Amino acid sequence: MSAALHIEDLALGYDGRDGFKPVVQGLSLSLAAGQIGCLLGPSGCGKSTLLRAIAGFEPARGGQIRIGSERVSSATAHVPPEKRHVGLMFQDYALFPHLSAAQNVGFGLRRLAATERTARVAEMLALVGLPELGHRHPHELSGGQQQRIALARALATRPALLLLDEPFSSLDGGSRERLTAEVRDLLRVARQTALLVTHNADEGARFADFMGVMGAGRLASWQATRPAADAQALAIQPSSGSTSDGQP
Ligand SMILES: Nc1ncnc2c1ncn2[C@@H]1O[C@H](COP(=O)(O)OP(=O)(O)OP(=O)(O)O)[C@@H](O)[C@H]1O
Repeated sequence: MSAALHIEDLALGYDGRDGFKPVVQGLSLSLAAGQIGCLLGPSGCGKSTLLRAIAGFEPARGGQIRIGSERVSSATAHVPPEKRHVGLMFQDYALFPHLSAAQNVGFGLRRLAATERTARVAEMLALVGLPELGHRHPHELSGGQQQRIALARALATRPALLLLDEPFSSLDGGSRERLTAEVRDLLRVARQTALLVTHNADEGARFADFMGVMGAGRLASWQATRPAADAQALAIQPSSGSTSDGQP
């Protein structure tokens, strides 16, 4: 069976005035379906560049990225972002301010019939615990509520892979911890394969089954955050603190 995400010997970089600048080199990692990975590393080491490449916004300069059985990036192949079935919860990928929460959640569902779209939006709002707030605009929501809506929008299209780039960084202590735990439980219940970038090692360890540390564009380590059997089980079951309320 192919991995949900498989990255092999990946090279990434940017063309600048002084020529090509390598950012990521020789990077390999895999996630099985339902597993959650986390990447840590100092500022500028290439974490966001890697997520953007997986999403299809940066080309691979060498190696390959596979999502499921499809090779989506290599030096010679590039599947466009909208055909990758990847959900995004990025710091700089905010909600559309002129749309209501429900319209934001339904944004990627425009090809569905209206009744189906309405039902899916309601299901997603309930999943993130905000069934009553679909009519509100982003500026009428707290930071944590906005992040829940962003998560609902990212999951609405049933992505094969969810990418989260510092999704909780704008929140403070208590609400950040609460939302981190809630989102982790939601992803596990939904058996959602996901890759998270964070600066916070404790948050990463609590959130993910596998954690990698990047340095100078390379992956210095990629390890299970708990014994392998547990990691597999945890990836496909809700944690003990969750209830059935959030089930999709
Ligand atoms: N569009 C771009 N053009 C040229 N260089 C870029 C571009 N985007 C990022 N870089 C450079 O690539 C390197 C990696 O940046 P990236 O944003 O991937 O790092 P990061 O690990 O996510 O950092 P942070 O933790 O601060 O978000 C940095 O040196 C950055 O300056």
